[in-house]
Amino acid sequence: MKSNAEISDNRFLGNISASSIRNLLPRSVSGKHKKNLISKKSRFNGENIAPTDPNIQGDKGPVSPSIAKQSVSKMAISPKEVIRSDSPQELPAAPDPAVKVVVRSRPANGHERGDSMVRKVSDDSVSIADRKFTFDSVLDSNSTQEDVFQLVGVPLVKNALAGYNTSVLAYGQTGSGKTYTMWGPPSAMVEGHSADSHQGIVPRIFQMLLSEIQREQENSEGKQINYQCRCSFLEIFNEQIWDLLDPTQRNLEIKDDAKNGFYVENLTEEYVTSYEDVTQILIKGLSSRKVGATSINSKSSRSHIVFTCVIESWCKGTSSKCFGSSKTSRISLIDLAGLERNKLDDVGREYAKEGKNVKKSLSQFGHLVNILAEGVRSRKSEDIPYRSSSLTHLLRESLGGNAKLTVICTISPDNKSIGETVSTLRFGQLVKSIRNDPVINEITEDDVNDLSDQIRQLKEELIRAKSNECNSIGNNNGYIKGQSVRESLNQLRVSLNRSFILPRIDNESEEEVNVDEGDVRELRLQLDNLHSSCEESSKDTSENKDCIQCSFAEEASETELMNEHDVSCMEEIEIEDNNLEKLKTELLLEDNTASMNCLTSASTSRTIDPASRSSILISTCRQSPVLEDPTLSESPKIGNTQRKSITISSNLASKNILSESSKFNSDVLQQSHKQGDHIRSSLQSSKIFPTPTESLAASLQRGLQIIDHHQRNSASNKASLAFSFEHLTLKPCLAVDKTNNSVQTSPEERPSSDGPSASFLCASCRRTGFSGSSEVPDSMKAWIVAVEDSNGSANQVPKDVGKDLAEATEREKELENICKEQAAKIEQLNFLVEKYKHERGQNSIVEHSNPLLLEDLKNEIIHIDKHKNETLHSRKDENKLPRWDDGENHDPEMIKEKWEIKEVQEDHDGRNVSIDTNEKEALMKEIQSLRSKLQTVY
Ligand SMILES: Nc1ncnc2c1ncn2[C@@H]1O[C@H](COP(=O)(O)OP(=O)(O)OP(=O)(O)O)[C@@H](O)[C@H]1O
Repeated sequence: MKSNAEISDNRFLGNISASSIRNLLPRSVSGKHKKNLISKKSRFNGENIAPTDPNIQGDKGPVSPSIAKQSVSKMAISPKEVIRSDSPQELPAAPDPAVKVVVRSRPANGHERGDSMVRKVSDDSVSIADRKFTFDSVLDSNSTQEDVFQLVGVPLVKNALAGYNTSVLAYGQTGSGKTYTMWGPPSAMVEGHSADSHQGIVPRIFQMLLSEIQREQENSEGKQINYQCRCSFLEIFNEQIWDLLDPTQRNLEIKDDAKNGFYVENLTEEYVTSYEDVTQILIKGLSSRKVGATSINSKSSRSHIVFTCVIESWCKGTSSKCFGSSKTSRISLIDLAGLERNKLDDVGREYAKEGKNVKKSLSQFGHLVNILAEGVRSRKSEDIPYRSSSLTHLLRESLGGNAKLTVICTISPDNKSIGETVSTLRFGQLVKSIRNDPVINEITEDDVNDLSDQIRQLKEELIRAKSNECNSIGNNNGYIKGQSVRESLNQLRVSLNRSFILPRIDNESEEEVNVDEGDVRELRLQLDNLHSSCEESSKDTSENKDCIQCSFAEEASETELMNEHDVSCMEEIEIEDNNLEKLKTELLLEDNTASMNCLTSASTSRTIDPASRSSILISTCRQSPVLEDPTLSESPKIGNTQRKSITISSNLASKNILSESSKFNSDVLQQSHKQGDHIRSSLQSSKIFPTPTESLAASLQRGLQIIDHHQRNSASNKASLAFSFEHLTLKPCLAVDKTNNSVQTSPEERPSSDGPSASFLCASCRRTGFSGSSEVPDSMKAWIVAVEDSNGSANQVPKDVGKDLAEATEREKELENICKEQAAKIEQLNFLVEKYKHERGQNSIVEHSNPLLLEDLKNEIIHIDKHKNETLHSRKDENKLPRWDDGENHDPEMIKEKWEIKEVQEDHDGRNVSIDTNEKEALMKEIQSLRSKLQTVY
């Protein structure tokens, strides 16, 4: 009741009661009056034929003018007859146009003259003077509210229930009857339904709509139908959107997104199930509308208002568990602010501001209509100024969109307002040119199924797209890593194949090539670097069990957790590793060359700092994450000069010392052999990588060939070889006691049981049966010489060693011969002494010694010592001191005699003998002993 009081404060008059609202329920149209309708139609003979209406589509599209005329005639029925019909469904199904324009003239009030210049020429046309305007329908001043409802409201309800969006827009000069036509007086809203009521078209529409919904739900056979209606009421005042159902909500924003479509944010929506609910909303909203006094209308509307009702329906069979169908339609009822000209000064500045905004808003609205009337088909939707104002924005669906639009142009019969009347009629004609595209907003079960199929297909496409994205990118997972590894492995194959086509050196060529020491050093430096990389690679390999996988994984720089793709990739990598092992095995066939390198490296062995070594497999890959096309490498000078054979610098060859070769024990050689394998592996692996590593590997490969070639040439020429792989050894060479040189030269005391030359051979040489076999490989013959041991059996030793052994043996034999000679002479002296003693005892001679005999004895001793000292000096020059032979040919007596003779000699001749002090002392003692014997004899 409070609301009624508020309404009374506005221009709505009258009281609203619950009983009166119940009396507003619509009545059915009888079949009797249906016949009257038909007869009414037959009697229609309009003078003005409506122009071709682009919005008259019928079921399939625009209809012919005759059909349009027929449709207009069908709607030009008496409201009374319509109200009397029993059922709206029994109304003739007229092809309702998408855009419909109805002109209504209000009756003249007491201030206006009755000689209006505006005359209704026909049901759809009016004339002003001699100018005629044709519309869909024209209602003169004698028309009732029911006429308007039948003409506009009934088709609207039918269309709304059918699923169309529908709109009714009242347009006209201020005071021309827009509010009266749309809403009617407030008191009329709660009045009983009657043809003579002033109730406006909107209450009538909702009376009919809700009645039809109720009837359909009650009469549904075998179907389950549910409806849901929600209403909102807003006002556009000074270009702001106000919520008429919640006056605190103002300046609302219009939203339009894919999910919710077009809507006003935070606008109040109320669900209605009865006409009473609607009237309450209407009364509340209309009572909140801004009004003001104009020269024509004391309660002039100063804002645009829009009442919206959304109808949602679901329909399905009672026995069916399926979806059925769903419809959604929107009813938009718009009452524009009154248009007036230059009448703002009467009410002051505030009014002028409101009027200015109204004028501006209507101008923009007119501009939009003009554009739409010109033909929106040739324009892009972005070019249509829907967003020029709140009104045009809200009317986006109604003007040129998915809605059936009816524009009611209200005109005044007053001749003073003839200008506004003409303007309104022109506007009506423009609207008539607008083409809307209303569609039934229904979703059927088939549509749901189709949408479900589309959703499923889109999901599948999304999955495929994601999968393809993973294959092509990257990200960011193990599959990408596996892909990268495969690509890397393919590039590995290409790289290996390319390395095989590198220019090779013809070892069989007789042409000689000079390689200076600089080249050798450079190559050695490269080997050092490669060797360092090798060691680090080994370390990484032991940690990751698969150095190639690890390196490629890091190369990909996409170390994600491994998934099943990675597992499969790992399997592939293992296969590739097996291939690499095969390559290694193939390269091991070239170990003879490496063994020679090990042998020669003994001559120039030196200690390598293990800390300086690093990996090649891993580190190279890390440094070259992007596998580029490998570059063919060039060996130092060889590639440029095309020289084929090698001569090693003599400076390097001078380092070859046989004694140092003893540093190579078997362990070192084995280690060196392993290292050689590692180097080969590195060389193979280095082929994996692009420049510069691949270039380095290629250079090393050719370097090995150069070394092998040189070794062969050097061996054949009996030249020393200083070009070695001593830096490839992992451990320092063992120190050799120089005092054991004789051990090496003494066949009887050779340390190894593997053979005389076993200690000089690397593990590879021994493994290939070189040392233990009497058959010497051809490649080793140049290095072997037969040495005869003390037993007379021939042993095969390396050539340089055998030479020295032979010389030592020869010198040893000479010493033995000397000793034998000395023993023979001493024995001869002893014989002479014994003989002398015997003769003296027999002949009893001797007071004086025989000077001749003594002199002979001294000369003999001196001769022996001289020869002995020469031999000793010779040994000392060779720095090979022999052990003093305490052989059986030198009994103590003879030695004693020898020393005595020597002492006599020194005392006699004063000769300085270069012997050792001990030896001298022994000789002195011997001479003294001999002297004593002589004195005893004499
Ligand atoms: N068809 C009609 N029959 C009887 N009275 C009418 C009719 N049309 C309008 N009137 C009366 O004319 C006066 C002005 O009408 P109304 O307020 O509806 O004009 P309006 O176009 O809405 O004006 P504004 O734009 O200023 O709001 C009202 O008193 C109303 O009762």
